[in-house]
Amino acid sequence: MTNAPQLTPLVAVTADVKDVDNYRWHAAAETYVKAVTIGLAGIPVIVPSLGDALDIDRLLERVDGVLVTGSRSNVHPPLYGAEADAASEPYDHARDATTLPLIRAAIRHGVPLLAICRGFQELNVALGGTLISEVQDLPGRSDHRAPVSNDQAERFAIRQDVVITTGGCLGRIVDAEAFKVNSLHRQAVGTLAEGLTVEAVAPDGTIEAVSVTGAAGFAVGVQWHPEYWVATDAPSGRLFRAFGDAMRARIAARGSYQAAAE
Ligand SMILES: N[C@@H](CCC(=O)NCCCC(=O)O)C(=O)O
Repeated sequence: MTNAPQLTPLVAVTADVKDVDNYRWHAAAETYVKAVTIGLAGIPVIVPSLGDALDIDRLLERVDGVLVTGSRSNVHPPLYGAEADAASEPYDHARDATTLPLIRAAIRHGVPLLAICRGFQELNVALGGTLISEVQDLPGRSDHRAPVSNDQAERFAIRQDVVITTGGCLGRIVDAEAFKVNSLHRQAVGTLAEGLTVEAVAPDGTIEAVSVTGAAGFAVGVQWHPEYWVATDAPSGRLFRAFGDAMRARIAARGSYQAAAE
């Protein structure tokens, strides 16, 4: 996929904080940054989780979209009124302090937003919703965790059904009523935030995708991982292309580009 240079979206990609070799790193998994290049011909820019030291409003003036990534860490339960406990670890407080205000600001400014897995959960928490933990242990729920394997392709295998909400924005994007996705999560939406619309559910009722109700632009969250098979899985590719199209439309509408000389 190629596009005119002036319509190449700059995409803010959220970072996890990791302590390795006596250094603190702010990192994003390669699958997310590659999906920005492969899936929408954009330029990923990893945004460090610096919390209130990050001028989010100025950042959002300079980027064309926000991709909130997945992570093995969990949102700190007190952020949605629950008790922290060892079972909910690991946490990433610096990431929480960055992504929650970033999500709210992106929605406020109408910056296209795609939230994946933990990012989907952060979207719900950022707007006032809650999460449930160890969903596989709850009555009537299935196991949404990754298959036990050292092979990432096996862990991210596409295997779980989701049913799309009829007439929703996600259905228009993926042009399907039901399809299979991968699933690598222990937590799930508990109370859905006001201002979110359910776009897909799993057979056990777990909310699998949402959109921001009445959002000025593209604002979608999915519990699964479209980034992983973006090049080969049709719904994944369509979702990333729609994200890219929304960013390009916003660039054009903002007139923030000078047509390059032919
Ligand atoms: N930690 C949360 C969110 C899950 C998530 O984002 N998973 C992505 C990483 C998957 C992996 O490599 O294990 C939860 O568990 O619900």
